[in-house]
Amino acid sequence: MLTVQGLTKTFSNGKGIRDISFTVNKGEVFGFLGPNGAGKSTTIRHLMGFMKPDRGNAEICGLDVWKAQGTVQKHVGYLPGEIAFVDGMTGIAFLDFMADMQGLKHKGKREELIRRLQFDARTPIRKMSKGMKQKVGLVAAFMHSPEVIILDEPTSGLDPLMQKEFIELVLEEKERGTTFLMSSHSFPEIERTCDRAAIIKDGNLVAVKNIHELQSMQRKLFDVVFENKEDAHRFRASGLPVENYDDFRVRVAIRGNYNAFIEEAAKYRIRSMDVFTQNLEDIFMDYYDREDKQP
Ligand SMILES: Nc1ncnc2c1ncn2[C@@H]1O[C@H](COP(=O)(O)OP(=O)(O)OP(=O)(O)O)[C@@H](O)[C@H]1O
Repeated sequence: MLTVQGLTKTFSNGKGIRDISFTVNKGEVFGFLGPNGAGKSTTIRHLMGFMKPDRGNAEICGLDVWKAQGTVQKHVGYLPGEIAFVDGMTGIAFLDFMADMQGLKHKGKREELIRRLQFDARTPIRKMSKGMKQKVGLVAAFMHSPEVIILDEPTSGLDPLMQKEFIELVLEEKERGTTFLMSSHSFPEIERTCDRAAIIKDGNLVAVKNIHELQSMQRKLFDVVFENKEDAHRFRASGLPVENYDDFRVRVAIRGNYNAFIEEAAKYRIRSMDVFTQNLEDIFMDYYDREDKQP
């Protein structure tokens, strides 16, 4: 459904993307992950046919995205990282303008999306918050039920309730066979929606992983507070991977094997326990560090 082959672009400042290749199958939700400046938006802009690559190519629905820009864009819903709105328009006027470009006749789905995302589309865009603008952009990307939806950081600016609504929208569209490519920093969002994800760093694609592999790379940090110092000391000496500790408290980092941790912890009187999930950035850094250390 979507193929990127050897995509390369070097900007005049030497930055850019190098030899990016991946494929997204029909009905698949594909995540695009990486720290700021990694090259996610640059790859996405090429996919939309907005930039001509120095080398390589990309195809959507079998069409070259650069040569057949106009046709390809009819199949695609797109949310840019930063939306450029025409001054003085209301949300509705912008969506009408987009609907004309998309050849959209029936506005039922648009109204439904506005209702679900809970915003007043009659507001002038210049008066909208970042989150509201993001919602307008999301409606524009989804309302014509395109075969492929490409989203650059779709939930930035959305509150947790709206992030949840967004996840539901994606899962419903996926059910209908829609193909997605989206960049994100949010692990829960990727975890809930994506089948596979590409990890990009310094313009290079370092890995394509299915979501289960990505989950197994994630560590949970358990902060355990013991009733007495002796127990904390014994727990520390048990061989579990200890991150740090003080007299009563021990923090261990567990990846995958929770049983050994639970069995050991069950031997002592525990006063309290907190769990922290490693964020996506830390997983990348872990992963990159390990890659960099390989000969
Ligand atoms: N038009 C341009 N001219 C020069 N450099 C550019 C241009 N567009 C992007 N870059 C540079 O290319 C690199 C990749 O940028 P890109 O916007 O693709 O990153 P990103 O992964 O989307 O980051 P973010 O998460 O911050 O959006 C960055 O170093 C950026 O400064």
